[in-house]
Amino acid sequence: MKLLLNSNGENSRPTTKDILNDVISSQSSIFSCRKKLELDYVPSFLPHREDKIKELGIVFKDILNDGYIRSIRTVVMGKTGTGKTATTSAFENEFKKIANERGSKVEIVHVNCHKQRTLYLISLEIANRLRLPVPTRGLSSQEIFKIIHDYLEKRNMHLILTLDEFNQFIDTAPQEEIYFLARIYDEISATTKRISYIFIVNDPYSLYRLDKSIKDHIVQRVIEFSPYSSNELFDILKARTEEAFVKGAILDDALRFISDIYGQDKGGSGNARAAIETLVVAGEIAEKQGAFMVTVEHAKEANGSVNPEVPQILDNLVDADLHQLLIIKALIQLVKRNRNEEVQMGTLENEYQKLCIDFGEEPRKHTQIYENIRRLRQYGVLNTRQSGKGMRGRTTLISFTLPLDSKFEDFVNSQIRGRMSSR
Ligand SMILES: Nc1ncnc2c1ncn2[C@@H]1O[C@H](COP(=O)(O)OP(=O)(O)OP(=O)(O)O)[C@@H](O)[C@H]1O
Repeated sequence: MKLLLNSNGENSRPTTKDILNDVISSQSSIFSCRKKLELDYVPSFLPHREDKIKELGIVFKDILNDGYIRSIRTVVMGKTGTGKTATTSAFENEFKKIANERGSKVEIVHVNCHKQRTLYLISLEIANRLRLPVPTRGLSSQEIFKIIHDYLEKRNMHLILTLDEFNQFIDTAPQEEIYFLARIYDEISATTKRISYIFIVNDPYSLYRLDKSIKDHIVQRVIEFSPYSSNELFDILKARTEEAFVKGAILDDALRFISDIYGQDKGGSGNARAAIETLVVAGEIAEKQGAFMVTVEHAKEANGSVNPEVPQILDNLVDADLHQLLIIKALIQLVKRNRNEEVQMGTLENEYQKLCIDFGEEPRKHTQIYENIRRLRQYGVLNTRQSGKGMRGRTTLISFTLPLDSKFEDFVNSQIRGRMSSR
């Protein structure tokens, strides 16, 4: 940033304009394409969701055949952040292109029921997306659906209607509106049933609570989206890094750290959105510090600010017993002394035993130490993984999920003092 010289030739403080111009004009050393990190960006390649794209293709391919007359329904179900919207959107984009290439007329409308919560708003959204001139007043939603169906009939078209966050609609709409949507062909008589559905839900119970006469017309097949494992999240983050970050700006250790936090097999939620958000914040922290690479430290700091579970993790430690806290304190000492994020199990065990002597405590045996570390991992404060090749034999590597700062250290010491004073 250039500093302006004042009248007697000294450097003067930069103005707000200088600061902002400098930030806006400077090329990021970390990000190469921020828009590919936006949450509604749909990458062309969705690691570990190829099978779901295939399932959707199998369900809907018959719609491309001439004279196809049935209304196809499928439910896409899974927890938040498991790729339901991204995968369905990717399917929709490509399926429509293929249909057009084959001369089949297919329109696809993706509605978010969080925004369009009523049948009326859903019908208006479809009409708008089909560029149908329907008056915004004076017509019922059923009448608008009739206009939509006539439009499709006249053009010999099929419509795939994706109702995203469909549980919002089920939980708020009157029973007769849900009934109309599910059994539209009881209300509209048509030889060719031109409206098919994809119902996206993240809470299966809202579906199963439905009256059987409605449920049977919705839950005709279910495509399940499981929470991502840590390895799957690593692949997703790696692929996104290649699209949106400067080459080499993200260390694999940082990706591995974030993947281990959120991987379902490691006790995380399996939520790709949370993992990507943490990656973005880690990049912003590194950029703000003027770093040229995103490290585990940046990822930890990001986790500390993004992960909604952090306050819960510290709350969990209030229930930790003295020896669990001594294990944490031993790990803090080792990480600070060796300046290494990960510590081998045996090294931690020795440090813990020395610490017990300092505190006049009888060290727990190996199996109890192991059980305490498993419990601390469940609390979300520790990460463990098996060492890879290159280490003598296989061992467990242990690290913190939170940034190691004085605030965390003081918190642990105060908890230990509390346990010691009450003995
Ligand atoms: N397999 C994947 N490959 C690349 N990005 C993914 C993948 N799965 C999810 N994402 C990304 O993670 C974020 C969340 O995905 P998405 O919105 O599809 O989840 P969802 O299951 O629909 O969640 P919700 O139920 O909360 O709407 C999006 O930014 C999406 O691009």
